[in-house]
Amino acid sequence: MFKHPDFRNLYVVDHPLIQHKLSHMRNKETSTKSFRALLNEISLLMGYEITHDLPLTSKEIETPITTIVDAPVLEGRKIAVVPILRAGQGMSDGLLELMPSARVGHVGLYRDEETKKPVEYLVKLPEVEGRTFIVCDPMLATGHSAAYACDVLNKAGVKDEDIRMLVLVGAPEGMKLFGETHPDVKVYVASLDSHLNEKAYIVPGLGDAGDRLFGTK
Ligand SMILES: O=P(O)(O)OC[C@H]1O[C@H](OP(=O)(O)OP(=O)(O)O)[C@H](O)[C@@H]1O
Ligand SMILES: O=c1cc[nH]c(=O)[nH]1
Ligand SMILES: [Mg+2]
Repeated sequence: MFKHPDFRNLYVVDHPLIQHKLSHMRNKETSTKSFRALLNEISLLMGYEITHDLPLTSKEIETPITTIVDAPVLEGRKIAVVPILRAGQGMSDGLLELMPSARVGHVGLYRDEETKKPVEYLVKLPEVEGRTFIVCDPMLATGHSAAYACDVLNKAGVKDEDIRMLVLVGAPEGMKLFGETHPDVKVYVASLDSHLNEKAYIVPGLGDAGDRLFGTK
């Protein structure tokens, strides 16, 4: 993983396994079944990387041999995973395999085809006090959906410092906007792609992540 030189708080998770799987996801011949499995696998791998600095607490445990008074454990209840529906759910499943005790919030948004702005249809969050929030969405294109989801968390009382954004493919245009609106949210991407096309799709990208994940087009 490396810090991107052009954007404050952008990290590129460039592990070869992730890059290999992402290339398969980009391929338009990849089936819905494989696309879903690959997104799940990448989310596990990225999840491992982006949680490297989560705080540990300790508890006493008995091994078959002796007692460890301060065995390190994660406070799973202190973590909330928040998929931006629909496509974000393809990433949250993998994250929850890693952190089964994490709480789950949902932010449902779709991008209006004309305005390219997100339209909200669902917000349901766990108690925010003392939690680290991992917001996930495979695509950060114009950045409006990611920024909107973080606005929702801010309004619920979550500070930007307590949010991290897990993204598969980002665009520079969206990263610029997101960095201006939520400069203290760390964003982790598998790839920062070239640019947006006239329909605000990421180039080269992988198409519509939600449709490819759920087989809706
Ligand atoms: O950065 P932006 O320009 O806001 O675009 C990115 C958003 O668009 C896609 O969702 P979409 O609106 O297609 O909804 P879906 O997940 O239901 O397919 C994607 O999953 C992001 O949420
Ligand atoms: O390239 C893009 C842009 C927005 N949403 C997607 O699913 N893909
Ligand atoms: Mg979509």
